[in-house]
Order: sequence, then C-alpha cells, then structure tokens
Amino acid sequence: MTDTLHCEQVPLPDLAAAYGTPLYVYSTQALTDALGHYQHAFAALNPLICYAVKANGNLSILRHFARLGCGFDIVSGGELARVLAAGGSAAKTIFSGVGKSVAEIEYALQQGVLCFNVESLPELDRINAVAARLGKTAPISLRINPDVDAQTHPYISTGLKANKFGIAFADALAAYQHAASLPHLRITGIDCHIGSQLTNLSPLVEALERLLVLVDTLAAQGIALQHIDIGGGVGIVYDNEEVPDLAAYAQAVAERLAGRKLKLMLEPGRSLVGNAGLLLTQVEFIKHGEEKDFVIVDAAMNDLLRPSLYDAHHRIEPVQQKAIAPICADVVGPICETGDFLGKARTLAVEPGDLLAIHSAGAYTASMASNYNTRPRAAEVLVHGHQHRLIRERETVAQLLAGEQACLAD
Ligand SMILES: Cc1ncc(COP(=O)(O)O)c(C=O)c1O
Ligand SMILES: N[C@@H](CCCC[NH3+])C(=O)O
Repeated sequence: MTDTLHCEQVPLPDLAAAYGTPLYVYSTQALTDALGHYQHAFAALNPLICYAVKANGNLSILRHFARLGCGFDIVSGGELARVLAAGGSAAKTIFSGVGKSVAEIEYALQQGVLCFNVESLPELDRINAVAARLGKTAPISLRINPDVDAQTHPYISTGLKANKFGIAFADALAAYQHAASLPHLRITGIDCHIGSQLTNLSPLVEALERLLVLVDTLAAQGIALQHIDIGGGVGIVYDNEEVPDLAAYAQAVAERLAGRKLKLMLEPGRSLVGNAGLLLTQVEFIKHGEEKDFVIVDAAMNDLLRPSLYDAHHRIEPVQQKAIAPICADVVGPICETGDFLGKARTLAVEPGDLLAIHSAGAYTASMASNYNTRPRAAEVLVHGHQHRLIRERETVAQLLAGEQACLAD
C-alpha cells in the first residue's frame, strides 16, 4: 500500500470506517473555491448568483452557500422548503420550472420569492390568479427559449425549439404584452437556460445576444426590464473535457451588457458542487464472466444514476494503490438491471474489500438518488480540513418502510 486518497486532509478509509459505504463525501474548501471562481470572474458585474438547488440540495451545502451570499434557483416547493430550512432567503430565490402547481405558487408568493421564471402563457394566467386570490402582486420574468443548440447530451439540452422549456422567441413579445395586461403580475426580467454540462461558450453567448435583441424590442414597446438571468453554469471536467473559461465567459457577458442597466443573475449548479464531491464505495466481489469481468461494488445506479441515464463517464479510482495485477472490468452495483453500471471497461488493480472513489459526484448524484430495489439512501459527509461531519444520515430500511406500514390495512 502506498498512496491513499484523501478528501482535504482526511484519508478516505477513515471516512469509510466512521460512516460506512456507499458514502457521498464533499469538500468544504472545494465548494467555497468553486463559488469563489464565479464571484471573482463576474465581480465587475456584481451578479446575483443563484445556486441551482437541484444539483445538490443537501441542507448543509445550501447553508454553506447562503452564508457565502448566494441566492438560489429552485424548481419545486420542496426545494423552496429546503432553502428556507437551510437559512436561505426567499427574497434571493428564483422559481424556475415548466409545471408549477397552484400550491407551489401560493407557497412561493407567501414566502416572497424574488421572481417566478415563467415558461408558458397558461402559467402566467395561473400565477396571476393565485396572486389575485392572495391579494399580492407576483414578480415575474419570462424564460425565453432562444432555439440555440447547447451541444450537450440531448436529455439535458433545454434551449431548442423541440424542448419543453421556455417561451418561443417568436412568441415572446406577445407573452410580455399579455403579462403586462395582468393586474397581479409585475414584470421584472428575462431569462433563459439552454442546457447543462456545456463545454462550449459560443451557445451561451449566442443565447445572451438573442435575449438582448428582445430586451431592446420590449423597451421600444414600453416594457422596461430590471434583470437578465443567463441561466446555468459551465460544464465541469469529468474525464478530459475542455471546459469554458469563466473569465472569458464573464468578459463576453460584460461586453454585451455594457451600457445597459440590467442586473445580472446566474443559476449555476453542477460547476459549484460537481467536483467538490465523490462517491466512496467498497468492492464486494470480483466476478469473472464469460465475456468480461465485473467489479461488483456496494454503490449502484440508485446512488449514481448518471452513467445509466446519460452514459455519463465518472472517473473511478482505487482509494489505495496496490501492487497487484490490474484487470479490465465493468464496475457494477447490486441492482437487478443490466443498466446498473457505474463505469465500463475500467482498468483497476483491486480486490474484494477495497475502496473505490467515484469522482465528480457532487452534482446530480445524491439529489437524483432513489430507493430502487429498496436500497436505503446513502449517508453524506462534509469534510473541512482535518474535520468531518455527517450531513445526512444513512437511511434505514425501517425509515423506508414506515410510511407504507402506517397505511397497511389488516
Ligand atoms: C432552469 C435551470 N437553471 C439552472 C440549472 C443548472 O444548470 P447547471 O447545473 O448546468 O449549472 C438547470 C439545469 O440544467 C436548469 O434547468
Ligand atoms: N441531471 C443532469 C443535469 C440536469 C440539469 C437540469 N436541467 C445531469 O446529471 O447531468
């Protein structure tokens, strides 16, 4: 045994011994640094950075970002409840999503969210009706679908005509005019979001330029906007991707917003948490199949869905380097699905009982976990220097069954 992987100053085997596996491990410093990169790159524009809660809604992570000055981007009443429970401010929270329910709109209005990012005409009418019933005025921004190809996985591309998101560019002026005619709405801004894991800046810049054309058209019609929200963040390195440079992005945005009185808002998720986390898992068995070998681990697609859902690549590394012969194998979990894989054809020098670190697991990992195969949700731990603290307990089977047992008829 030589090198042992650490999270900050803590050896990963210590965390596995203390909390068991599978285990999500996050670095406080990496969270702070990732946010710092945005704050630094965009400093001259003084933006409101609204962390996209869907990437990782753990309360301790939300609290950390709230204390560092973040606002939040939410897509459900549940996420708003998380933000509030973590000490975040509703007044710095924007509510996105195509299917906001009456109950969610009511809750968000009562809590006083910064604005609703509205995605359709019926949603405008619904928000107006709820606001009228509550005797309130709802701040709204229209999410415009700029029909720009984000050049990402089709499941996470959101800014094309064929996608369900946003109001078509061609319909935008009429939608704003309709919003302006509704007495319980107050138009505050415009936004777009074209997709996630973006490895190229040009679609982001193109979308911004399209939005600014609309801003000018609206101004000419007497509809003045106060803010522009340019959507999610840039992609992250999972393997060896080239990812956009934040300073170059900020510069491109600054050039295009120069001379305009528009407050800038951003909704990054993945790039604030993705590489601040890993999933720690233990090898159960090594199975030599007829066609290939399998490293069977105690984490599965219910803990990390991205490989199964998007064929996503996450780097997988033994926690302790061993001088044994490596094998080439698929890294798979115990779930009864052939699609339950965490990595394919990986070369690994491992034995049963060894720990593996699955990297880039801070975003869209714990937040997309499920109980499939009645697997309890894994614990989450936050590391800070030499210290570590549990930020979500491992679920028990008893907790998992409780809700159903309470409804069991004789
Ligand atoms: C509306 C909205 N905002 C923000 C985000 C966060 O995007 P990302 O994690 O790529 O920064 C998403 C996810 O793609 C989203 O749908
Ligand atoms: N869940 C996706 C990102 C979704 C972005 C939400 N609009 C992923 O893991 O890459």
